[in-house]
Amino acid sequence: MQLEEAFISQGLFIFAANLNDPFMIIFEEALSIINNTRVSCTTEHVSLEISAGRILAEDVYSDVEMPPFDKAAVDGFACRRADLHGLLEVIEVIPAGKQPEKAVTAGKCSRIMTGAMVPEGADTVIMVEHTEETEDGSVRFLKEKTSANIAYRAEDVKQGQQVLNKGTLLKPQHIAILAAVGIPEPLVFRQPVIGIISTGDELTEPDNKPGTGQIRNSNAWQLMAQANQLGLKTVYTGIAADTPESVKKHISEAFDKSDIVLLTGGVSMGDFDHVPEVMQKLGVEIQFKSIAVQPGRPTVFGIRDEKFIFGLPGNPVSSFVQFELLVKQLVYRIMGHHFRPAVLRLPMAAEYSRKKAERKSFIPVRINAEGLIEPLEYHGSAHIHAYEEANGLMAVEIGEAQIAKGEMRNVRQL
Ligand SMILES: Nc1nc2c(c(=O)[nH]1)N[C@H]1C(S)=C(S)[C@@H](COP(=O)(O)OP(=O)(O)OC[C@H]3O[C@@H](n4cnc5c(N)ncnc54)[C@H](O)[C@@H]3O)O[C@H]1N2
Ligand code: MOO
Repeated sequence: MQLEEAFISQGLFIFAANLNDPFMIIFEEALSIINNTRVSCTTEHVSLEISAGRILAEDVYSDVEMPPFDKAAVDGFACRRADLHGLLEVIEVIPAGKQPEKAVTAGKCSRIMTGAMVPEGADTVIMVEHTEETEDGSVRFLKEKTSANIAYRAEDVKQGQQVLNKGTLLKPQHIAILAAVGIPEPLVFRQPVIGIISTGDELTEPDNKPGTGQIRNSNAWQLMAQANQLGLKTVYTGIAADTPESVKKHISEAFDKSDIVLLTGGVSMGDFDHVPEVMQKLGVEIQFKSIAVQPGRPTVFGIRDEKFIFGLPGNPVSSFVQFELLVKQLVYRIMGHHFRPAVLRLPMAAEYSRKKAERKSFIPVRINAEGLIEPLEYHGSAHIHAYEEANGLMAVEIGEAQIAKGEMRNVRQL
């Protein structure tokens, strides 16, 4: 399909969908609203051991050279390359952490350990296993040639060089850099606290056997886990009943205790779907309440006094996917980071087709050992079990009903 045709067909589908739902926006617009929402980022110092997962709030410069001196890269003998093929007299043993006392001159060498300072005069370190000791305690090199086996002073990092950028999501390898440049308490952006509410009279907690018409509350636990995976603190207010009073009480409590409230259920068209109305009564300014996306169409997003609330659909896949796509984006914005999901472009292992194509879909897929995309059996937004094996989400665009085997597609890794 030509780009222009695709554009027209997307437009028509959205137009048709809009006849039933004048508030419906396309997914990209919802994402752009989140990405342009005004947030205030504040900072704090935290200790290195709890810094992974946080976002660096300042550029970091090195106060030292790395390596700080010419360093032996192997255990062996430091000598002059010119002397490699003669007998070498051992004049000193240099452990790591000790300053060499003697310079290496013609026909001499120093026994040296990995990480130790290369003595003056030496330009090569021969590996101990490539040598043999003679009866008088001298050393002979047994190979034809060798690399220098020296890590040179400042070859990795110069003093004063910028080593980390503000906005970096700190991973263990960044923590090593912070430690190496002497920053035991990096400045990072504060994290939002996540308030979680489940709504629905049919819900019972996981430790109960569901009675007639009941189901277990899985959303709250799933959302807590998603937030915890980002290192966020959560406050769970429990299950709200399907009454405006109960929903109001829970939202007020969650607003008091958190920065982003995540509520599931009660956002659609049912007689007991009070959430959007209650939000408005509580002074929430609704930014959107319907997206041409599947799962997650009736996703509500609102703002009140620099705090945020998502009304996520009750179906567990919808709340899982919209946390991944929208909530995570806002969380990272508040933490001063522009989150870019890891995306792989790979061929389809099999054909995929769907009956309706009015909404953009995100479907669970598995990237298999051959690097092919396998669409998983998926019955819709209640089918959380489809995600058991999923390691990716694949977008299917508006107007797109079929994807051929072998076609190259982007997969967002989970
Ligand atoms: N007439 C219409 N009905 C529905 C529409 C529509 O456009 N018109 N949209 C459908 C879509 S799409 C979705 S998604 C759901 C969203 O509904 P709600 O957010 O109002 O959610 P509920 O009705 O409360 O629940 C939906 C479903 O999910 C189960 N659920 C709810 N909470 C939990 C929880 N914490 N853990 C596990 N499962 C939960 C609930 O029992 C329902 O089965 O609306 C469609 N309807
Ligand atoms: O949008 Mo709903 O989340 O499709 O089932």
